Amino acid sequence: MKIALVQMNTKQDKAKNLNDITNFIEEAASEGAELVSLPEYCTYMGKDEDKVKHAESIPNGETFELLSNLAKTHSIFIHVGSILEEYNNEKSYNTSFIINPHGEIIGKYQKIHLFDIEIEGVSKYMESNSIINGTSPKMIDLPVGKAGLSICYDMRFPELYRGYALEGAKILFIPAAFTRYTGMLHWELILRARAVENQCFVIAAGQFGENLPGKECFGSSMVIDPWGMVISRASEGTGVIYANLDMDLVDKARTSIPSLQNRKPEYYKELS
Ligand SMILES: NC(=O)CC(=O)C(=O)O
Repeated sequence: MKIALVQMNTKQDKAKNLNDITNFIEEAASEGAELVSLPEYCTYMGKDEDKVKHAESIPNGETFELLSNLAKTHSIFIHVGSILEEYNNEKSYNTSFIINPHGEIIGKYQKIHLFDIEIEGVSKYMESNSIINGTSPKMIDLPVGKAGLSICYDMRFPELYRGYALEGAKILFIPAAFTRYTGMLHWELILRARAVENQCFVIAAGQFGENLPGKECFGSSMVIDPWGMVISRASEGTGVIYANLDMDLVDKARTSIPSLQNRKPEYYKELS
């Protein structure tokens, strides 16, 4: 399967962001991509107090309508890294979903782990001020195999991905708006760890550059194979990158090092 990852610099102008998304998807489709993956918060990144008014119903909002039509027109899958989904008058969900080539949603996931952190003297993020967390993992069936959905900060919680792998996932989606500061050391390290320990492809489309004053994202969108090799990586700026998923590599990795089968959870289950 040929896939495309879109690296964006989403800001507050939603109409412009939707226009950028349309252009990137059309470019990817013309290059023969069968699945296009967008980053976290692809349609809007702005102040916390403005988020609720940009939240949409899924599947009845303008983003779904636009992307559903694009999926049908080009006969492709579109993985929407995330958009704001309606919850109540104060908070929204941070929601990822996948649309099939018939324009239908085949899976929706609301970010479980919210980015509430403070690095002294560097930065503070309180995603839970404006977002309500989801409570359920979500797997989907793609023509090439099962995939597990997640978003950004989720990547720091390996239990979620181990669960997906044990349920049969061969692909892990990790769209992101990863911060530049944490990204320098953690982004690639964690993504490759999730790929190797679960022997899955990891598809991680990211935001790049300054999205809000003083808040910068790391970019470096990438696809990692089940052996831990980065098979495609975006450079600085926005744009589309491509990769071919050779699904035989999943079985090859799992046969060579059968670590998923060699687990002995009965000896350490008390620890959790
Ligand atoms: N932005 C996030 O959700 C996560 C992140 O930047 C980090 O974990 O670091």
